[in-house]
Amino acid sequence: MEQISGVPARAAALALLQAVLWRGEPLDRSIDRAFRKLDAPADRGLARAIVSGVLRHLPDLDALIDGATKKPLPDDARARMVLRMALVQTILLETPPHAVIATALPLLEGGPRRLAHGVLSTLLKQGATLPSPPTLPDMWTVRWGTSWGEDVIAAASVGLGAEPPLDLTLRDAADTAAWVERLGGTSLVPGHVRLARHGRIEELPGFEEGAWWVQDLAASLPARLLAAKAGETVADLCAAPGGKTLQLAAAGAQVIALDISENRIARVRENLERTALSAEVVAADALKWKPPALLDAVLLDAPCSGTGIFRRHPDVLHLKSARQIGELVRMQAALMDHAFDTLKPGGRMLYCVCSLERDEGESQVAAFLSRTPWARVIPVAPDEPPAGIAPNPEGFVRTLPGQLAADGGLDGFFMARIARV
Ligand SMILES: C[S@@+](CC[C@H](N)C(=O)[O-])C[C@H]1O[C@@H](n2cnc3c(N)ncnc32)[C@H](O)[C@@H]1O
Repeated sequence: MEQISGVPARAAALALLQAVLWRGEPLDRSIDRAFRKLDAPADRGLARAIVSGVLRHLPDLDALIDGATKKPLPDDARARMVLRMALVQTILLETPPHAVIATALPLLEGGPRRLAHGVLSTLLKQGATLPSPPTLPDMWTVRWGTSWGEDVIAAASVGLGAEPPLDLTLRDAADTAAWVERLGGTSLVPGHVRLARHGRIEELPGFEEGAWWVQDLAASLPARLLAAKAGETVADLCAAPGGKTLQLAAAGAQVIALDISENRIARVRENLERTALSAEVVAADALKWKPPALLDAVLLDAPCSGTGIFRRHPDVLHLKSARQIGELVRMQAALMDHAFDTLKPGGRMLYCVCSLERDEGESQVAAFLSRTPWARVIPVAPDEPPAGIAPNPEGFVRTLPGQLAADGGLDGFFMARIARV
């Protein structure tokens, strides 16, 4: 099967989709293994584009396939996956049909090739198209519709249909204008540069010298709101890959960057080295870790559903179940209690999650405040976040699909600042 040119890229895309959609593995964790036999950047790019297209358009692709088969193919049928990939290529990537068919059928060796060929030919003859923007999976339409309403659902669909812009956080906010010009971007707040289009990140000016790091604008807000000062000791308790650690270190704080994952901690070290910033890096469980002395501030970017970052990680929409979210909510509550115990009186905690689930955000903090009488919200003032992002009446910040839409949007986040009295 490896002899036909173009098949290895499709085989790699198939392997990655099977890992994500059948085995529930996050894309980031499976991609290296699935793409290990692809050397050419063009092959990797094609495989990535196919996977991204399938994950962004899954309900619509399945509706097309089901409309063209007498008996629905099982969800986990290889033929269904190969057809999804073939439709992405013909409809979204505009690959000529003969090339799509020639590279799809070898993936079904020993399987229902004739059926797949028939379904694909029928759909191509009908001039099948995909709706724009794509349809969200039902689970999120229901959950986000209940939490945020129809406008957010509509904006989330638009966000899912397009690759988001690339946001960079600058090591030195005073240089914002110079970097905007050098990189050909825009800036929504000092220390931020946004690029609508970009090539390889490593080849952008300033990467080698560590002048910036990749970080969505929403993800940069928690460290901005914690406002660490020079001389303060601050722990970043779930630190890897380190975007927030770098911000805290750039602000001049003594930072302890902690993460439970040895592998991910290596990324924090690399990022610190590249940007020539310093932090004490610790591999430990934040549920057990005790600081040598009580801290001025703690940033808890807790493990969460990741539903707020679906634009760049559309796999989250197919990986998280209500049961898993419930487990994460319990872990976040335990992490918050423990994190708060590491603070000195008068110290502050910034709790955040890249999630669109109220249970992980608003409700999580409400429960924490009701069981922690020595905690007080430090409300975020209206002029603290960038223009277009307003704190809610409780003084928390919630970013949602649709905000700053004209500028390219931002990820969904929740953040709350809480003092120990
Ligand atoms: C949302 S990510 C953090 C992103 C990071 N703050 C940044 O800005 O680059 C959550 C991190 O929590 C870590 N984590 C999960 N459970 C943990 C625990 N019990 N103790 C410490 N870290 C944990 C994960 O390894 C993961 O790196």
